Amino acid sequence: MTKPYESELHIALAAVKQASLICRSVQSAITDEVLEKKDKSPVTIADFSSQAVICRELLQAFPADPVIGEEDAAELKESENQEFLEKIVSELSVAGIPDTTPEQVCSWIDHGGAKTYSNRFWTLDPIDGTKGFLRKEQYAVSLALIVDGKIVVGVLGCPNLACPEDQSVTGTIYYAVAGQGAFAMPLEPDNSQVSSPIHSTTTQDFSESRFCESVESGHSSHGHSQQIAAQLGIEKDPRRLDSQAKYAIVGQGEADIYMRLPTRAGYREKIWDHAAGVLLVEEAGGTVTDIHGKPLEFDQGYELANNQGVIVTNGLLHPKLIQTLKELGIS
Ligand SMILES: Nc1ncnc2c1ncn2[C@@H]1O[C@H](COP(=O)(O)OS(=O)(=O)O)[C@@H](OP(=O)(O)O)[C@H]1O
Ligand SMILES: [Mg+2]
Ligand SMILES: [Mg+2]
Ligand SMILES: [Mg+2]
Repeated sequence: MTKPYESELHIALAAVKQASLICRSVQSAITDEVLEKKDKSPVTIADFSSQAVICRELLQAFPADPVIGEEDAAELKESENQEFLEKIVSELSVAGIPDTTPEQVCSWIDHGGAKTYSNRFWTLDPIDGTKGFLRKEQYAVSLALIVDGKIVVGVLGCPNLACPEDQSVTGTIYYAVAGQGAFAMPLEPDNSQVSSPIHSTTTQDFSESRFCESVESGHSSHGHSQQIAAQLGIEKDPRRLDSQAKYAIVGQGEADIYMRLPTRAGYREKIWDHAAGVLLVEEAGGTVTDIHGKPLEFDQGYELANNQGVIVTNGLLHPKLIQTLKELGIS
């Protein structure tokens, strides 16, 4: 008997793996190939290549499923970016997808351009933590399937994160299916037999806990997290790392808490920045809410329109942390 979402998981793992390997090869050779988006954030040939290969796989396997992805090909179609687009075509060719045209690549990328909610869709962040990617630090390829507003499959490729079972191996793929647990396996070699379950910690005492947060203080208020840490008696230094790798770190018990505290009231988190990570932590035994303690609502379109910030813990530390945010006037 097949397990629920077995074929979706299989395709998602293959797609995220292929994209992660492309990102890894681009990162090792990276020069100055960066475009600036309208919101001034960076995007690289690796972001676009990753979105193209994952959408290509999803289109082949599940043609009826919309994909709400971060990127679109609008800027790539501008004549001044023709050379940039050619580089994406040649990355795909190196990765074993030869004889594609620039038009074909743009149409794969734009397959990830859905922005509205439907009862079954994928959400994709082809590189989460692009700034970390450019610093040659942590980043993640993130893909999740959402059905009736619930995250049912989550896959996170973390090419620069050590494997929990064997720290000498760099590059890990994490995955979770609702109700089936959370797992980690080496990005290479290709062998899902070697996957092992991951679990969040059982820490109950804040003085023994460690939290992680964004590197960029523009994405999460470091001032507020310091204030909370002081109030709760958290003594260990925070671990700062980019991307949803933070969810992986909590899921595998290397940190007890991940705080993402709004830097401005109006910002709404994007679903692709969280979906895969949320399922991973929940299936590893942890808890995820917004700063008010409300569950994240993945049925509101491409943003978490009804939520502010994100709080991730091993579960045991959650109620006190939410209460402290309120007492300090942060939530
Ligand atoms: N103001 C604000 N608040 C919260 N989040 C924001 C904000 N601006 C951008 N973003 C999103 O942050 C994503 C990267 O988050 P990280 O936690 O990886 O940040 S950091 O790089 O570690 O500092 C980043 O994802 P990528 O663009 O995929 O890298 C953005 O979607
Ligand atoms: Mg992101
Ligand atoms: Mg991104
Ligand atoms: Mg981005």
